[in-house]
Amino acid sequence: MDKGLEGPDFERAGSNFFQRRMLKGRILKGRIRPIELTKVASCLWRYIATNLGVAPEVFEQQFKDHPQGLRFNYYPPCLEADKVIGISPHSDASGFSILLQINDVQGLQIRKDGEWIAVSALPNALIVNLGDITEILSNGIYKSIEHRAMINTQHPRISLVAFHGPDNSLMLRPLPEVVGDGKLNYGSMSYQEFLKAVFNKKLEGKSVIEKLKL
Ligand SMILES: O=C(O)CCC(=O)C(=O)O
Ligand SMILES: [Fe+2]
Repeated sequence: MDKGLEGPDFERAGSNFFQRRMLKGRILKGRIRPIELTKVASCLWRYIATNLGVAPEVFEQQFKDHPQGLRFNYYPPCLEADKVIGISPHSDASGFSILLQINDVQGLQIRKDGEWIAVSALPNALIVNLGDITEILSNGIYKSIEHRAMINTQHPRISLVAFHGPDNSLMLRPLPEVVGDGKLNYGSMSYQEFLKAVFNKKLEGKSVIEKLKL
């Protein structure tokens, strides 16, 4: 990683480092590349904006330059899989996260109406988890999804998650274009403060975003 960089530049350099590694990596060769993910993200932002009845570029502007954080998760198999959990319930502190189950072993579950539902993804499908930032910007019209990952008894599971976040300097608050004359449902907080709150806690459902609700 480059030395002497700070703040956004440091993180961008870090993300490029991983991107270069990924492009060289055997696992992803010919399947998916981060630059292509940026195009997917751009398209999704436009759909979200259109769906909310605001100008197509309104959301995308908050995520200009498309900062991405990448995480590989490796879950070893466990014969007593019902006694362990791969990753505890949480929502992502991103705009949205694009997830690929690299070896097509299922394990992701989402929480809907208090029930855990297993996600049964098609082979090679990209799974999109909406994150807390979209919930706040959309004034709660879109909700971030609480999710967790379970362990398989026989097979290791590998997932790759690309977290699409906003620019580091963003002040999180519902977008005026979305709120209009309606009620504001969330307070404001800098994205940096929000991340600090997330990383200072153990994974615990949607506890951080709940505190911002008015
Ligand atoms: O591995 C999975 O399916 C979920 C991973 C996840 O939620 C995360 O890395 O934030
Ligand atoms: Fe997650």
